[in-house]
Amino acid sequence: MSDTTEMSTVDAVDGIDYLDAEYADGPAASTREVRLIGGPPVGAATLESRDVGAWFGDRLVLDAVSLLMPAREVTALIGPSGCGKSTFLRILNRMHELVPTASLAGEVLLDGQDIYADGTRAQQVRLRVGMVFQKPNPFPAMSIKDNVLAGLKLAGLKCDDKDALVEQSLERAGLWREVRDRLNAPGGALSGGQQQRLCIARSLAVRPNVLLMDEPCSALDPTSTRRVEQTIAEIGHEVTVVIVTHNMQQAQRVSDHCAFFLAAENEPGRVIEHGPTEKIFAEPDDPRTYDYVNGRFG
Ligand SMILES: Nc1ncnc2c1ncn2[C@@H]1O[C@H](COP(=O)(O)OP(=O)(O)OP(=O)(O)O)[C@@H](O)[C@H]1O
Repeated sequence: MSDTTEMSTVDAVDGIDYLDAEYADGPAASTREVRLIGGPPVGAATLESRDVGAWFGDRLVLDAVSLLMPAREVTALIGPSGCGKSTFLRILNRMHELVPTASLAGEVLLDGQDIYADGTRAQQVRLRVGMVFQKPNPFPAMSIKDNVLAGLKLAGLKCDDKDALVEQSLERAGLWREVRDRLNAPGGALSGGQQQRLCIARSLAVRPNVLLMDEPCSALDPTSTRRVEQTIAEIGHEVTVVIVTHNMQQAQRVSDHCAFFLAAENEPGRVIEHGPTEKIFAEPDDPRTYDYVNGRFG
């Protein structure tokens, strides 16, 4: 998509195009490989934005964002409040279009294919590009096991061994050992940090290629934060992760690459600089990046 495009509110769950296909390619995530029937392709994918602009109504909030988010690596989006990080993240899995006044320009390529191409359904994209939110949002009355399987059910995917998928997803999210004896307990009975890892397990259960995380630790205590960061480091080798964080230490701990967003007064947000995390923090090219990562503003 190269021109500004008005977007309609997204359709409800609109089924799966590839219900009859079977995908068993890609690396095994653990010793017990589980085959999803009708699932999206397994394995990480490269995500790339080209010249992305975003509007709410006639207000341009993001301008010309071109960013490569490499497969099997963690990219952190950093920058002061209001510079468009969450908007950009939501563009990456077509959630931006859930806002009726929203529009955008540019392209978002998932392994080279434009996720906004004609005929590509938002639901299909969101299966491949999952999202974990700021506040853990498990279904509180639903069992831990059913929470993990919830995304699968919603998407109409089938799995030939649900117990194995639950174990594998919880294992990948770093929660299995803590909950394996109480899989039928309600998700709402877990601590905040455990709930967030349950949400990560739920996202991983549909085998996304990319996992987007919007300040996933901001509602958590320091211990839970470190545990979720450990989980991010572990899954970062299997899926592509893009994380929005205000916590500079966290960005340094979890990410391989960083993109610094900034919006000057009455201007849209732009990427000022991006590159390897080490460089962004140790010797950035732009003085504004230096000032931001050293806490001088924002
Ligand atoms: N639904 C919306 N309707 C209108 N304007 C919006 C909407 N969502 C965000 N905006 C505006 O878009 C701009 C970018 O917001 P966004 O939430 O993407 O920034 P951010 O960098 O993620 O901020 P924060 O770090 O505070 O979460 C802001 O000026 C915000 O007010």
